[in-house]
Amino acid sequence: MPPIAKEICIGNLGNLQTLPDSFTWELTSADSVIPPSSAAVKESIPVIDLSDPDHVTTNLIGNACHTWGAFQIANHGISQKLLDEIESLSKTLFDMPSEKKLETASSEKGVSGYGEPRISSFFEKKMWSEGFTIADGSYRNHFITLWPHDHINNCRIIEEYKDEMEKLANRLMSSILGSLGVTVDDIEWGQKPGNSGSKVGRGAIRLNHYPVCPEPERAMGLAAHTDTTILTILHQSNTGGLQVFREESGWVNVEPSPGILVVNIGDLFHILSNGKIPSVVHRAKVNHTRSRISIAYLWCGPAGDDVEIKPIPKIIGPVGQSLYRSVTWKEYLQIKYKVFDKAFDAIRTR
Ligand SMILES: O=C(O)CCC(=O)C(=O)O
Ligand SMILES: [Fe+2]
Repeated sequence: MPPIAKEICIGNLGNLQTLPDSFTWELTSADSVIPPSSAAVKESIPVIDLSDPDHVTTNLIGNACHTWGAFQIANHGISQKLLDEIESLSKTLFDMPSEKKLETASSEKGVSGYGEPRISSFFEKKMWSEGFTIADGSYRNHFITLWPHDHINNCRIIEEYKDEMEKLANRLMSSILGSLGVTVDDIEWGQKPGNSGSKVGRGAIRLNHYPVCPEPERAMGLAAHTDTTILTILHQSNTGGLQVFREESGWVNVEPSPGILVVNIGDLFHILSNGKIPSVVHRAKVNHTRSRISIAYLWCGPAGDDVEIKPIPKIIGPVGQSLYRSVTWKEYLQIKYKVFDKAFDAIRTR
């Protein structure tokens, strides 16, 4: 493979005046967001106020999950201070010179560190974004490299963010399960015999940066995908770019709003629900004048490498059929990174 010319290396994207061919996507009309004149454009994923009574939010969350596989939340208990802190940390990181960022590049095997979107290998064209993944404790060494004098405070922000997000993810999962008529206790988190169930860390954080782009309509920040999670909680800076896909509506913008978080159903929840709720297909577009930051908390529940995930028996019902076979998280991840958007077909039982 020819080496990537330095000027089109991730991290230098914001300095480019024209869109290099390797970043130019052939987008069709089906890829566009519905024009503003269309009635459907008014709809987007609902905002649900988590301070409402439980039975109300459970109902609304259930509807949103069935319809969209996604929803937004207000009054979720994550302080604005913490959201501002992690956003500002991300900005400082991505503002650093490319050489510095590349010192923290994810190694071939490790998942923590700086780099292109993981899904890049499935697409011919390059995406207009860079990211930093925090999946295990090795991010701390990267932070020492990036911030020799301020890594302690920045690690504190990450740990606090992970703790708060994990609590919120558990709460959301209970509500979503509630809307399906089951509880967390109905999930059989099986374990492959003989395995210790090593924990890979329940939640990862992905900091995403989408630099200003000379030709945003022909570029792609992050291509269409579903998340390989139970659910993902996303904080977006005040520049739009996130779009979700629904068969009936096409691509729909999810405009940012201060303090509002986006929740995406991931593939693992789709499996747990026996296909009752979809994992949402989403992507990120880029902007001509403004750069954008998003912070994704990718939550896999108690999914250590060897924990088995399968449709919840109570959801299947006594006469129903399981749509998917049981898979461990590790196995599903391998399937996903081999066949990408055909992963459900690979584990389907009928
Ligand atoms: O930047 C966004 O809005 C989407 C990010 C995303 O989908 C991801 O990190 O998986
Ligand atoms: Fe995503």
